[in-house]
Amino acid sequence: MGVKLGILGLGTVGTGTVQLLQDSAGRHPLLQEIEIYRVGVRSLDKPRAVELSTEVLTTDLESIVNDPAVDIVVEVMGGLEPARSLILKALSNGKHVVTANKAAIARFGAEIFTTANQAGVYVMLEAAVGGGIPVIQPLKQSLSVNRIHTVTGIVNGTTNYILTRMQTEGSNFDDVLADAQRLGYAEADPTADVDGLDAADKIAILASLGFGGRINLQDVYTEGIRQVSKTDIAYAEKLGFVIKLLAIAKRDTPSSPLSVRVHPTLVPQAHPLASINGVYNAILVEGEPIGQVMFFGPGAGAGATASAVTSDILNLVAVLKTNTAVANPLLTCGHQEYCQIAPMAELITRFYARFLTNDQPGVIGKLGTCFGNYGVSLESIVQTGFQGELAEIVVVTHDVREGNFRQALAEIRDLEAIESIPSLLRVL
Ligand SMILES: NC(=O)C1=CN([C@@H]2O[C@H](COP(=O)(O)OP(=O)(O)OC[C@H]3O[C@@H](n4cnc5c(N)ncnc54)[C@H](OP(=O)(O)O)[C@@H]3O)[C@@H](O)[C@H]2O)C=CC1
Ligand SMILES: N[C@@H](CC=O)C(=O)O
Ligand code: NA
Repeated sequence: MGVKLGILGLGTVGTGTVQLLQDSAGRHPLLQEIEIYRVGVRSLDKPRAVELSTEVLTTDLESIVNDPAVDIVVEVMGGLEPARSLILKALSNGKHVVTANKAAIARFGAEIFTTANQAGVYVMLEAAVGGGIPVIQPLKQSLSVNRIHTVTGIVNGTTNYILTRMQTEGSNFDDVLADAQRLGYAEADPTADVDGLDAADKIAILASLGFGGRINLQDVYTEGIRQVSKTDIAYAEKLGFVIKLLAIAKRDTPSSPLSVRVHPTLVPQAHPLASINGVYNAILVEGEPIGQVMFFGPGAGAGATASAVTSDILNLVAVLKTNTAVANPLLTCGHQEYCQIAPMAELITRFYARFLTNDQPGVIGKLGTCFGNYGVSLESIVQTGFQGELAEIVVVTHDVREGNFRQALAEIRDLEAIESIPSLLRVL
């Protein structure tokens, strides 16, 4: 007897998944065991890129998760509600769930995994981070014996696509965002991409897997790419960097708190993450004894994401076929404790800052004095040119405690010669 899927959503990812399932020749033979039994959508009148019989399509998503015939629910509708309630209902009804919904997992992971464990079913989420890149399963299984100390990722395809085109073509933010939406990379509300929220959801999930505890999403420091200007991209390039939206989870020692953050970052051009362009994502995992391992691939888009969703489905088909009664601890999530997260003021990092100043003698000296007062040592300080009447000064610091740097900036803002500080970015 075939394994029956109830798919919630037939947008970019749902359509890619149905296409993959309907084109099984030459792929894994287990695909032939799968039946697309029901597909839930919002509108029955929308034209669809896939052919499905009228009995399969429905707008009644509750009926899918309550249908005793459905073995696996594939949630690719996105959003928080009704996705959360439908996932919980499916799990309570004893169905395994595959989801691509990082927003729901990052917020409701605790109740979702608790419900799954109680019901003795699995929640699979490979597509939720890094699109098609296998990273969830490797962290859960292949790397699980390592002591992870750092996870650094480019985990949002839309913003990497935007930053790459701004850098290589000097394109306008709004035009490139519209292209990312047209290509199916962006979230239904692209604010989630642009403001770093999607990357925050993803690093919360990766940190939880890598560091073995729950992450409170409110503790994840989040900055998006709206303030990244063409001017900074050009200065960064001159200084030997590219600007990337990085998601970072790091623990200095096994007993110290975690730092979990998302922000645009100047990445040295020789760093492996500097050459990850367009919709591609990469996740660099560092631990002991593995050293460094990097996962790279397409981070968004129909085909790539469908690959991850369908591989999760296939794993569950294998579970159902072998009738494994005991929950596999390498597939379940049993975290109970929350990780302790370090405040940003304690972060040790380098900074890049751009100042617009009145063209007076001694401004550079005054900046240097203020930084010196708080123990901020400078790697470089250059007057790069003029913007109208105002002189432009770019500073790169050595490693500094973020709290000290902010105190120095507060003093600098009060200097009469300082007109504004248009950019402030961290440096990897
Ligand atoms: N796009 C991508 O590259 C990636 C997306 N994801 C995640 O995958 C999920 C889906 O994304 P994507 O495919 O891009 O989203 P889309 O907006 O393209 O598709 C959403 C689908 O869900 C249906 N839907 C949404 N809300 C409801 C509702 N309340 N009732 C019934 N049907 C509903 C829509 O129906 P209708 O068609 O009738 O409007 C549509 O078919 C999201 O969680 C996203 O974060 C993860 C990795 C990559
Ligand atoms: N909007 C997301 C889609 C994949 O998760 C992105 O751009 O990365
Ligand atoms: Na993935």
